[in-house]
Amino acid sequence: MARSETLPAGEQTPEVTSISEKDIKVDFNETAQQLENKTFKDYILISCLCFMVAFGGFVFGYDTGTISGFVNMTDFIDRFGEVGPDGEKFMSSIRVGLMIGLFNVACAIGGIVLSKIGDIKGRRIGLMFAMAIYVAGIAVQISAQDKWYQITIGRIITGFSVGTVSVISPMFIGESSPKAVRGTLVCCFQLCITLGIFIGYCCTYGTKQLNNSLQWRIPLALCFLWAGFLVVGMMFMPESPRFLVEKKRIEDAKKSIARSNKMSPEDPFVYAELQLIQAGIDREQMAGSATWGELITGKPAVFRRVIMGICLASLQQLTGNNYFFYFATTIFKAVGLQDSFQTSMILGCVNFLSTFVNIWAIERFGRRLCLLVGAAGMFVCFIIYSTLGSVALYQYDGESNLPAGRAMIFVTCLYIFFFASTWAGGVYCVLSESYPLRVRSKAMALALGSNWLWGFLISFTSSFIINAINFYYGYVFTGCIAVAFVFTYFFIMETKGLSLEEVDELYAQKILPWKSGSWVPPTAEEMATSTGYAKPSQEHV
Ligand SMILES: OC[C@H]1O[C@](O)(CO)[C@@H](O)[C@@H]1O
Repeated sequence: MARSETLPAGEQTPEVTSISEKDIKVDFNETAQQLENKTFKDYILISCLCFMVAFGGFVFGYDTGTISGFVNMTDFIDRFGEVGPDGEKFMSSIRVGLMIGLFNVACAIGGIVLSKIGDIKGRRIGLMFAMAIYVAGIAVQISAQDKWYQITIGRIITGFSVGTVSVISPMFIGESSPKAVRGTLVCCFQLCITLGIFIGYCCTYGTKQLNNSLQWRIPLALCFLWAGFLVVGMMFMPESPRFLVEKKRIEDAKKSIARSNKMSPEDPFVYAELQLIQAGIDREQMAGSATWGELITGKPAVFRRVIMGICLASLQQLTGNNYFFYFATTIFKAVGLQDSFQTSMILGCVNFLSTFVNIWAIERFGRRLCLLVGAAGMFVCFIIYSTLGSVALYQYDGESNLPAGRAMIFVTCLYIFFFASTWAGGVYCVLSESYPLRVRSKAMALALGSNWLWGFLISFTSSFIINAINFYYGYVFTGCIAVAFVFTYFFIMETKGLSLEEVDELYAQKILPWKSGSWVPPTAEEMATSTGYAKPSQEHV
């Protein structure tokens, strides 16, 4: 399809502003048949474009992967470190904490405030705007000579962008990808985060031998390439049909759906999709947007769900994953390993590969089982890790015990496997399925905001705590993971395969979470006697 048909902003055809009566007469059997006849080949182009959107996750992960290496690089420490009592330069905990931690705060602000640009100007423009901020932030960092706060300010600017991308990208993919491959493409976002972490580790491993500022400037310069890749992707990506319908740009929406599904804009399937989108928007508009007060008083059990979301999102950080992702290089240097950068690369690789298991397991075994197994696995790993670190590692007069160090790397890999294959994506999955439309955006913002906030607290304080109590720190996370297990068992509902209305019904019927897996939603006949929440167009709150 020609570029001119890809609906860049401004090329709208405003005369058609609603889905007309004629459009509504669609043979759904015919369109279903059409979908069945489609093969993987038909989806290659749109899948590639969605992957470019998911690449927003890559820039997030790449930051995590590189900063953990930077703070251990000789040139970086020489320029941005403090002078110790012996005249040697070192990175103080406060500098490391601020450099890493404030990035998370900026992400929260970007995610909650700046991401609104996606609703006003469209998803494509929103992502391009975020990339402009990203490039500015990288330029500030790369030009720093010896001012540690310049790096920190640059990272705050980058954080605004990463937060914005983290909200717009998954939403854009969800709205634009063909149904048959939607679930997988949405998961690509988390996959790209882990790929970014891995590539970030690889880049710092590759450049740390250089004895000058190229050590950290080359990995930073690569960010311009990542931003360019995303912007080029956005030039070819059709705008979200959901955004276009909301703006009453129906003709453009038709072209967008047609392009994603490789068919003519006049195809009945396109009309069917348009109707579904319109119905979704109508339902949301009918429900309206809840006030903050309704998050407490809303029914059924909205307050309970809001608290559940905040706790679950917080616990995801409190499992301690970012203790490893941000500090792996530092930690394994302390273990006495020849090359702690190499260890980080191994962890990054395990993290990336395990995300594929997450995508499969969450649908196969359900949300609760995944979270429970993940918590149990991480609990055991952290106990072994902390015990080895605090008891066995330095048993020979301060000389590090290599076998114990190696065993620690092994359990860390196992820990990362359990985290990445369960809690990493599982938590977002539960959150996205748990709220009625009316309270959804506010409840999600609260949950994600607490996730970023804990991300900040952990990344800011870890450096101090590691200095003070070293591997005993692991027991703090062990305790939090135990809480996460108990919390999941008693408070998380199984939402696999349920519509948002059925989830409301689940809460309205006060089903016990540990029995929710075997709960069967009411059939149409049972509706008359049920609480009524499972009725598709019911107003919920
Ligand atoms: O892959 C690990 C990364 O994924 C996240 O949990 C986001 O989903 C980050 O907090 C972490 O750095």
